[in-house]
Order: sequence, then C-alpha cells, then structure tokens
Amino acid sequence: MARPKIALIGAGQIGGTLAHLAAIKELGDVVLFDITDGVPQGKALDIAESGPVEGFDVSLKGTGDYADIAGADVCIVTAGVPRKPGMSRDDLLGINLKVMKAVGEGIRDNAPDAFVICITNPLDAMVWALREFSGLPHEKVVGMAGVLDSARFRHFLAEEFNVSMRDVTAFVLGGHGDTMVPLVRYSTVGGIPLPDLVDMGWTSQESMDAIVQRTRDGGAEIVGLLKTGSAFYAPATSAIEMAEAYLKDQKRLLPAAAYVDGALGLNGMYVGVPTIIGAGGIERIVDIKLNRDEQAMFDKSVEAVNGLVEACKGIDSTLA
Ligand SMILES: NC(=O)C1=CN([C@@H]2O[C@H](COP(=O)(O)OP(=O)(O)OC[C@H]3O[C@@H](n4cnc5c(N)ncnc54)[C@H](O)[C@@H]3O)[C@@H](O)[C@H]2O)C=CC1
Ligand SMILES: O=C([O-])CC(=O)C(=O)O
Repeated sequence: MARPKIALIGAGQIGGTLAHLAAIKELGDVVLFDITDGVPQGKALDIAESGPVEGFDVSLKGTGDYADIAGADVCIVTAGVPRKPGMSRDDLLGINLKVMKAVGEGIRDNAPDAFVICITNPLDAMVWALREFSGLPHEKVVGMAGVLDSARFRHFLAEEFNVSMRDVTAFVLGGHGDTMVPLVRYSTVGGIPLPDLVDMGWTSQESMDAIVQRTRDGGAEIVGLLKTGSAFYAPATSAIEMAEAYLKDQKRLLPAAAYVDGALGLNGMYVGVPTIIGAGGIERIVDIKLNRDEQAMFDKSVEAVNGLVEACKGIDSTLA
C-alpha cells in the first residue's frame, strides 16, 4: 500500500518542525510548500539527509508549486505571519486572511480530499475562512489549538503536583485567544478532578487560579521570551497528534477548533470543543455540559470569535 501523503503549507518554524516529526514518526511522505523559494527545498533536503541516521523510510520534497500537493491525505497549514512581542494574535487577522484565501484555493484545486488542519492565527477565524475559501466539507477542516493549550495546562499541573504528566488530563475549550476556557472541573490528576485536589489540601485555589491564567497567557509567554516569533515545537507536536488520529483512525477525543452546528448551543461556527478524530475527520462533537460559570466564560469566548469572523467578512466581501 502506498504511503500516506502529508502536505505542509508553510515551511517556517512550525512547518519545518512538522516535517521533521512526520518523518521521524514515518507518518507518510512529506511535501513542504512555501512561497519563499529555497526554504521548503532546503528544509526538505536537510531533514531527508537525517533519514539514514534516524532510520526512517519516507520521502521529503520542498516546493513552491501547488501541483505537488496533489492527492495529499493531510494538509497542515501554517502559512502566514506569527506575532511579535506587544501584538495580540488578533492583530494578524488582516494579513493572514489574504494568505488563507491563496491557501484555501490551492487546497481546493489540488487536494480536495485531504483532512486539513489549520494552525495559522488568529486560529478560530482563520480556520473558518480557510474552510470558506476551500469549500471542503466542514468535518474535513479543523483548527489546532486545544491540544496545545491543554498540553500547556497539563505541563504546569504536572509541575505543581510533582507527578508524571502522563497522569494529568486537562481540557481547554473556546477560542484560541485571551478568552480561552481551561476547564478546571474536567481536568484531573490520576482521574481526581482539580477541585477535589484543592479540597484535599494538595494544592491551593490561588495556585490553581495562577496556573489557569498562565495557560491562557501560554502563547504570549513564549513570544515574550523568543522575541522574534512564537512557539513552534509544542504547536507542531500537537498538530501531528491530530494528523495521526486521522491517518490511523484512532478515534481520539481531542479538543479542536471544529465546526459546531447544534452542540453546545451553537449554530454553525468554528470554536474549540471536544471532538472525536478518526478516518472520517471530525466524527463527533462531544456535547459537554458546562456549569453556569463555565458557560459564561465559553459564551464570552464564542463572542470574541464571532467578532473576528465578522471582521473577516468586513475585509473580504466574498466571505459575507
Ligand atoms: N494555532 C496555534 O496554536 C498556533 C498558531 N501559530 C501560528 O502559526 C503561524 C505560523 O507560525 P510560524 O511557523 O512560527 O511562522 P513562520 O513565519 O516561521 O512561518 C510562516 C511561513 O509561512 C510562509 N508563507 C507566508 N505566506 C504564504 C503563502 N501565501 N503561502 C505559503 N506560505 C506562506 C512564510 O514564507 C513562512 O515561511 C502563525 O500565524 C502563528 O501565529 C503559532 C503557534 C501556535
Ligand atoms: O501566541 C502565539 O502567537 C502563538 C500561539 O498561538 C501559541 O503559542 O499559542
């Protein structure tokens, strides 16, 4: 059987890391696409030359021609611009919306059967726009954010409790911005929900509140440290987990920016929710029940995402 084909649109910091991870995990043959001539070709060759040492059998190709992504099973989109210190993700909307138009049309014309994972920010609005421009089925176009935000939450919790991060579960829903919703009640250490751990006296409410806020600020913390761009190792790893769930029909329950029409009281929009990812793409939206406080935070986040989608429609009239 032929190896799966993975097209990476954008060969910058995340794109290069995605290519490296996809090769090491032998997820499939990799095509790295970018508009900056030489960069995708150089990164593809560099990673391919690590193959004899690492021992992977996949091919890597760098390109500036959309025809090379033909027949891709998965497309992961990082094309666009990252933020710098002092900027919010939302400041990227105008510039990255134009990029989503070019990329959406490129995928539509060359890889219409792919499972598409968008990473470009501001994430929830960009995945919505990418879906509109590409015209692919909603269940085949999804945004990566919740896996990353939940991984950050898990990392901070594992440090706080001094336990293996394998024993920490966490859920972050909502839009991938300042209003994201880390769900404390649905996050656990060894299956014990965080509020119970506070009651037991293992940690304090103040520490939990600080970790929730650090999770919300997780992207900005890295931007502040790097100064020239944003996080790329954990974002790439998170998207690879989603791609693997699709390619191997794993039926993983992962938070993702998916199209929600009916569940959680939403009428047709992209936002971070719990999903099942398998061979059908987004096979299910898990209609999680929120308490009053959680619902209020989620509503605020939904409102913020809707505001960004409206801004996209104001910029590009074909989206209205
Ligand atoms: N969803 C999430 O959780 C996260 C999202 N991001 C976002 O991911 C995006 C990429 O981040 P990085 O890889 O660090 O940026 P980067 O600047 O290193 O790479 C972006 C690449 O896109 C390319 N590009 C620009 N326009 C293009 C077009 N029309 N077609 C194809 N390629 C094009 C550029 O040449 C560049 O190589 C940013 O928007 C960033 O904000 C970053 C981290 C996490
Ligand atoms: O913060 C940024 O600009 C990049 C991003 O989305 C993240 O790392 O969560």
